[in-house]
Amino acid sequence: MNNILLLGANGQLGRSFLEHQELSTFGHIVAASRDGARFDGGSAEVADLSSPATLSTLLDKVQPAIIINAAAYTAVDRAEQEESLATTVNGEAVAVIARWAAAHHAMVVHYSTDYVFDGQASMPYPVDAATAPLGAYGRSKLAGEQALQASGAAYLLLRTAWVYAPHGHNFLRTMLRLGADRAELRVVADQYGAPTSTDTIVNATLAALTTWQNADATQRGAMQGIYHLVASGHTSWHGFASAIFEKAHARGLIPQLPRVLPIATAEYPTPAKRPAWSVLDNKSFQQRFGYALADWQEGLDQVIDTLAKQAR
Ligand SMILES: NC(=O)C1=CN([C@@H]2O[C@H](COP(=O)(O)OP(=O)(O)OC[C@H]3O[C@@H](n4cnc5c(N)ncnc54)[C@H](OP(=O)(O)O)[C@@H]3O)[C@@H](O)[C@H]2O)C=CC1
Ligand SMILES: Cc1cn([C@H]2C[C@H](O)[C@@H](COP(=O)(O)OP(=O)(O)O[C@H]3O[C@@H](C)C(=O)[C@@H](O)[C@H]3O)O2)c(=O)[nH]c1=O
Repeated sequence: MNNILLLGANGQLGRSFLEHQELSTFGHIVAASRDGARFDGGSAEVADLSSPATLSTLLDKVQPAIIINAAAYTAVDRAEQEESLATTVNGEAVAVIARWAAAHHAMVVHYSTDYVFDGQASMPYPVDAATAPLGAYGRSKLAGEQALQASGAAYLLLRTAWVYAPHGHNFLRTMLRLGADRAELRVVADQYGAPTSTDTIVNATLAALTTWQNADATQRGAMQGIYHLVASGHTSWHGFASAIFEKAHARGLIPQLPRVLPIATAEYPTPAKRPAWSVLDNKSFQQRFGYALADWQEGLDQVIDTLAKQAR
């Protein structure tokens, strides 16, 4: 049976992969994390992407046929002060992983971000739109994209955006935490994107992997490349926050609705600049893999449902 190496097992996406049993139908899952611990108390292989040179030893040991890289430096604001570390984790480590994959005929599933774009567009970004990151995180993720593409490895490079889950560090959990303490929140209403749940990403990735597994070498050659794996539709951070509170209130997760004031980006200064228009065109993913990406509100309903069940 093939080994699947899952890097970043404790992140919000990595954890969702492990919680979905289906990944194991593709092979034996070997989970890896920065410190060898697992979110559920189990143990994992150690994979510290801040030391890229150490990764080959792990790769040689595991001999994965598929590498799913869900690990990344994702602290957007902190990256402005730690660009070198972000670039090591999101760029150089990806280069090492991808070169190993190329040499050993493994395929790589790698995730990137809407923050590789400058947000100046007004239509959803197609996969081949020019990249121009505004900040250090986006630059580091772009370095990873370029390293993977240059490596000669077989790959699916899946750009996603505004990721959230019932667990982990994300905007939905931040809103629910702040909303519990405050009667009023101010949230930017002039940055647009598609909130995408980790469940959406996992299910769509598994559909893409199924298509990949059923393809021959020529078909795989045509299939590999960049795809936008985001929920359909779009909203602003303010729209997302409002929907989170409305749905959470309707499911009894919060006793009262906080007021959510729409503000301009300039009124919420942050160390990193964020793209104003982060909407990615997901058509090529849907067409290539015959997989429908539902509206962002559906993903949100499911995550709120999960949280409501957990709260019972
Ligand atoms: N979050 C978002 O909104 C978006 C994410 N993405 C991309 O999706 C992917 C998954 O992100 P997501 O799950 O949200 O991110 P998280 O921040 O939730 O998880 C990232 C994981 O990477 C691990 N990690 C960080 N640094 C290292 C390191 N030096 N060595 C090993 N592991 C490390 C973290 O480990 P630890 O648990 O020890 O901190 C964590 O488990 C990433 O590629 C990200 O860039 C794309 C668009 C939006
Ligand atoms: C907490 C908060 C944030 N905001 C704004 C700040 C920012 O413009 C926006 C989102 O803030 P966050 O810092 O939570 O999100 P951010 O870390 O920028 O999220 C990004 O993460 C990386 C990893 C990605 O790849 C992106 O796709 C995107 O999801 O909301 C408010 O307006 N009010 C608030 O109370």
